[in-house]
Amino acid sequence: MAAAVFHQSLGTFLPHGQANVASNVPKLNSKCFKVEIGVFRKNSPRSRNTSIRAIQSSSSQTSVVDPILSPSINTSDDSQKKQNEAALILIRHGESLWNEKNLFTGCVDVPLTRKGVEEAIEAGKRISNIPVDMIYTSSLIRAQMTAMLAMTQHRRKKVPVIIHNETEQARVWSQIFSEETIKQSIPVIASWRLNERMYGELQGLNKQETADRYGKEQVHEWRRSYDIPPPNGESLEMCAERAVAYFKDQIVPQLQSGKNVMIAAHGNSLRSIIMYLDKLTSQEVISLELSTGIPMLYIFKEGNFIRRGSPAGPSEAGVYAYTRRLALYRQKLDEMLN
Ligand SMILES: O=C(O)[C@@H](CO)OP(=O)(O)O
Repeated sequence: MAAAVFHQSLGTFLPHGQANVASNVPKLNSKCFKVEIGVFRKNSPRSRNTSIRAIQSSSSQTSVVDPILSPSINTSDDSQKKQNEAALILIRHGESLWNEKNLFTGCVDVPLTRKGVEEAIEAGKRISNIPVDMIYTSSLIRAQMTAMLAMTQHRRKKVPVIIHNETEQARVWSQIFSEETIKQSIPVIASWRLNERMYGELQGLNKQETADRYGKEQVHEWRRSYDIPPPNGESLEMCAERAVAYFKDQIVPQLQSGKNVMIAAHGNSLRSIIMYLDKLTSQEVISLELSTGIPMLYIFKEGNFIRRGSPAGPSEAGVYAYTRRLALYRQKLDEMLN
């Protein structure tokens, strides 16, 4: 019986036994206005010319990209090169039990509150017409819960499947034996590199009490400055060193190959990624605030990231006017499901 295991770098399932063969994946980075999730600088076309190499494709791979519905799929190699375009959804997890208690959380692994669960479901409705071929989350349960709950609302009804590549045994024991089931699955890859910034000795402390004790300015500096770490913790800069590196090395190649990606992560790991995508300065990022459970859409096209804000609802007309492919995707969902 044919079995397939997930090849992380290629972002696809490979027949068992070939999962280790294809490892040559290339590696690869005003004005302010307020949107629902924060303050952003306007896109600057000048700054978006990241040079990008195309991902090598393996003839033996079984693509997980929906062959019928994904707008990123093209039949000819030529048109693939010209039109490579993919959706990138970023979402901060819904409210956690420690957000509710106003505690510094960092890398402490706490679940969502009931309100956080509802936020994740609501976020899922807002992106339910946007294609998702791969999901990246942190290793923390609040981000994973958010991704999973959001996907329960997606109209395509593919099932998110957490990929276990931590050992050979984990990989073999989690293999899928049905091509059809693979096509109906979305791989979910968890990495600690997308975790919240490590808050050091502040983890578990109440934010208000900490401000009362050390002063508002000091606490604001620890929380929002770019390069000043909290005691024995990570600064945003240190967090960016791992989160943005992971984004460039692991996620950009998937976007280049036309896969639509959702990242469910954290206030600060996402701030560092948005700083990179929107070319924010270390001053501008200070005022970037992300709300819990609000999805934000970027279009990756010809090596550039075009920020499209947050879809207000599943049928917000504007979202589907962004690109012909998103409109087509939605139209095909309508035809298939109505
Ligand atoms: O406590 C944390 O881990 C983060 C996110 O909730 O807090 P802050 O907003 O202060 O960076």
